[in-house]
Amino acid sequence: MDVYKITGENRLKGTIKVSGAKNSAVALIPATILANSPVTIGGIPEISDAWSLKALLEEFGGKVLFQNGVMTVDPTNMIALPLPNGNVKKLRASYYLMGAMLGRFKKAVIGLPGGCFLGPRPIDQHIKGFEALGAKVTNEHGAIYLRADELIGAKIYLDVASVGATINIMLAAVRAKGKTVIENAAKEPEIIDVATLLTNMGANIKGAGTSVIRIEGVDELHGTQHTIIPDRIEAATFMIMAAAIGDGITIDNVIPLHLEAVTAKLREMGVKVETEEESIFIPRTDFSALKAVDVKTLVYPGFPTDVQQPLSVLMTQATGASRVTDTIYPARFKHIDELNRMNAKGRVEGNTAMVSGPTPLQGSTVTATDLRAGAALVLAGLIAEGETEVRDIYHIERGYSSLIDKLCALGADIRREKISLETADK
Ligand SMILES: CC(=O)N[C@H]1[C@@H](OP(=O)(O)OP(=O)(O)OC[C@H]2O[C@@H](n3ccc(=O)[nH]c3=O)[C@H](O)[C@@H]2O)O[C@H](CO)[C@@H](O)[C@@H]1O
Ligand SMILES: C=C(OP(=O)(O)O)C(=O)O
Repeated sequence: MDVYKITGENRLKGTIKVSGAKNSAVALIPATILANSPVTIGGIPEISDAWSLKALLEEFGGKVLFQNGVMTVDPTNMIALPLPNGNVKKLRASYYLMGAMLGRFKKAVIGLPGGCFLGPRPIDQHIKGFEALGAKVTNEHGAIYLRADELIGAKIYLDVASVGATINIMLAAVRAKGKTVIENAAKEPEIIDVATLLTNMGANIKGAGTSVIRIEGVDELHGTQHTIIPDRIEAATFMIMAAAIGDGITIDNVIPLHLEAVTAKLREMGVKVETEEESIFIPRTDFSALKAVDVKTLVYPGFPTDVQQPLSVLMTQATGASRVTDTIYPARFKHIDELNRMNAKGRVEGNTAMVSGPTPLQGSTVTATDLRAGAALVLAGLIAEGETEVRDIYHIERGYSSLIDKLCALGADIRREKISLETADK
C-alpha cells in the first residue's frame, strides 16, 4: 500500500502553480468523442482520473497521446463498445461517456460510476435528460444501457442544479436534432469550459454559466485545440494551506473570480488574501487573530462543497467554535473522525460539523476516505507536530497533480512510501 509520510511544522514559502481543473478535464476528455477529427487539450492535470479516461477511450478505439499535460485524442476509429466494468468504476466522471457516446453513436453501455463516496450520488437527472432527448435508458446488472433511434431536442428542467447532469445533457444535446433548453442548469465554471470546447468543435450553445442553457443541435463536430481553466478547488486547497502553515505563498495560475466565496470566507476568518490578475498571495497568518466562522456549502457561486473538508483543518487553528453545513452532500464528513485522531475537536450532527479551536494537531496514522478528505489530512499533517501517515492516497491522486513535488518545493517534508500489509495491520 502506498502512503504519504509527512513530518509536520515546516513553514512553507514560495510560489505554487495550480494545474488544469480536474472537473473540467474529466468532461473535456469524453467530449472529444463527439469530434470527427483529433482534438488537442492543453493543461490536462497529471491525475489518475485523466489516465483512467485515456484508458477508457482507448478501450473502444480512440488513439490518445498524453504527454507534458497535453492530451490529443483522435476519435475517428471509435466504436460503441460496452464499458460495463474496470476503469469506469475508478472515477465518478465516467458518467460523461454516457452523454458523449449517446451523442455520437446514439447508443452506449456504461457501468455505474465510481469516484468519491460522499453519501448517495444519484444520476436520475442525467437519465431524465437523456430520456427527454428520446433515449431509452435501462439499468441492467449495474450498467446503464442507452439507445435512441434519433435524439431530438427537448426542454429539460433539472430538479437539482447538478454539474454532472448539466454537462452530460449538453454532450448528448449538441448532436440532437433541433433545440434543447436546460433549465435550472448548474453554473460552475467547468460547465463554461466544456461549452467553450464544444463550441470550438462546431456546437451551438448559448447561456453556459447561467441557469438556462440553449443548445441547437448540429450534424457534425470537428477537431480543435483548447486550453483548460485552472483548478479552483486545488487553488483553494493551496490558499488554506498557505493560511495554515505559510510564510508568504503565491498561488499562481488562478482565476480569482472563481474563488470569490473562498476568498471572502478566509478574509472573514482573518486571513489576508492579496489578489492579482492571475495569482493570489497569502502572507503569514497572525493566528491570534484567526477567528471561527460558519460556512454553508452551496452551488456555484456559493462556497464549494469540495473545499469544506480542507477548510475544516484551518478551523482547528481558529479561536472559537466553527460550523460547516454541507447542503450538497450532507454526509461529507468522514474526515472529521480522522482529524480527531490528530487531536482535533470535531463533532458531526446531521449535515453540520462543529470544529473547536485552537487545537495543536498531533501526527498520527489516518486514512483518506475520499479525495478532499485526503487533501484535508495532508494539510493537517503539514501543521501537526511529529509524523503523519496518510493511507489510501489513491483518492488524493485522482485529483491533485504532482502534489508531493509541489509541496516539497515550498519546503514541506513529505515522502510517498510503500508499506507492507503486515506493517499496515499493526
Ligand atoms: C466530476 C465532477 O465534476 N465532480 C463534481 C461534481 O459532482 P457531481 O456532478 O456528481 O455533482 P452534482 O452537481 O451532480 O450533485 C449535486 C447534488 O445533486 C444531487 N444529484 C445529482 C445528480 C442527479 O442526477 N441527482 C441528484 O440528486 C447530488 O446527490 C448532490 O446532492 O459536482 C459536485 C458538486 O459541486 C462536486 O462535489 C464534484 O467534485
Ligand atoms: C467529489 C469530487 O470528485 P468526484 O466527483 O470525481 O468524485 C471532488 O473533486 O471533490
